[in-house]
Amino acid sequence: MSAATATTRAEAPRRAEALAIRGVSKRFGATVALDDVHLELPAGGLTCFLGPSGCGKTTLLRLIAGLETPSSGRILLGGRDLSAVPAHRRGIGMVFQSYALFPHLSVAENVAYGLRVRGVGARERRRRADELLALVRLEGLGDRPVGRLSGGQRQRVAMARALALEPALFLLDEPLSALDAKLRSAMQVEIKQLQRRLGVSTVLVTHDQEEAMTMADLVVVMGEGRVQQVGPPLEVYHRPVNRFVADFIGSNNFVPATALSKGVRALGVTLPLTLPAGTREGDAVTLSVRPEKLELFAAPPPSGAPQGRVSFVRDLGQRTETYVEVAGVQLIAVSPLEFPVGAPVWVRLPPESCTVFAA
Ligand SMILES: Nc1ncnc2c1ncn2[C@@H]1O[C@H](COP(=O)(O)OP(=O)(O)OP(=O)(O)O)[C@@H](O)[C@H]1O
Repeated sequence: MSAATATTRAEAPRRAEALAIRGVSKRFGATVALDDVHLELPAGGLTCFLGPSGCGKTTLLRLIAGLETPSSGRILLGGRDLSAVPAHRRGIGMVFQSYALFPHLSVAENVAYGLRVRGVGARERRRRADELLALVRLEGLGDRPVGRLSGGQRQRVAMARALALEPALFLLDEPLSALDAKLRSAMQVEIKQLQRRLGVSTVLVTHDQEEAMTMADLVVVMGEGRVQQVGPPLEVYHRPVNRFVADFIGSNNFVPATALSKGVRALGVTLPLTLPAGTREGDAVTLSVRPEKLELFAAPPPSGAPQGRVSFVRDLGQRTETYVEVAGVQLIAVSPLEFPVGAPVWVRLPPESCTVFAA
């Protein structure tokens, strides 16, 4: 069998079905792991559930897979209510953090395990296993014991095994967390490309925002059991809807400010900014601005800007972070200009790059 035929067959588009989550809550005793989650995930795309530890992302994935039962709410796949459908009949393939491979089986036997359970004959199983191994770039390793694979190779075997049954939905729970940083970053791109080629609707759980930014078509930011924001990666990055998202995605400076009739007063200057709905003049608000958007000057700029002093410089090779103390607030700027510690600097907060949240 040529690699070309293998690729063509294995890459035939799988069923891509949209997932809908309607008012799903999950309680474990007194713990509310998920609180009234509503989501519509597009067919054929890669969605990342992103959030800090304990926010409920794994629980949501397990509910979708049928490994847990919701306390309330419904989950639909391709319009079909999954409530009464057991896990093994949902048409869902899942890759766990631990990969959960069968250590006594070879690579090909692991990949073809589900096909064997379904009664597919030995020759056809091997043919499919070889196709899938080609797809995940493990050609020729079918007969190797899984114990003799590297972490990255095991991860690929786990993916091939989950894809063997042509799932309508592919779920990955922190699939790269056991890999070192370099391999992890290469695998992010590889999984994304594989997902695109197959067009299989995919949900990936991660607490790593860079991973989500690299891989996702749609990011679901979760916090405290709730969906905080849903959107394409850059939208979530540039237009966070609340302080939780602004704080979790990338780094941000948060500056205490006071609402004016048309803008805010912060660090002794007035900035024309849109205020959150319901804010009244005189209310305390918080202004957020990304380090790479702060502009530093060695002399007062004509537009006027608060003056501060450099308190610390962190040179990270690719970029330099300059810590500036302004009116008792510490700001971090990533600026092309370099300043020594102790130098006076003027800091411009570009209004178009600032967001105001209720304090
Ligand atoms: N089986 C369980 N029994 C009791 N509490 C649970 C159970 N599973 C999860 N929880 C609780 O539900 C909340 C959400 O957990 P979950 O594992 O979904 O979070 P997560 O966002 O995936 O976190 P992590 O990134 O650490 O895996 C946590 O408070 C957790 O302790």
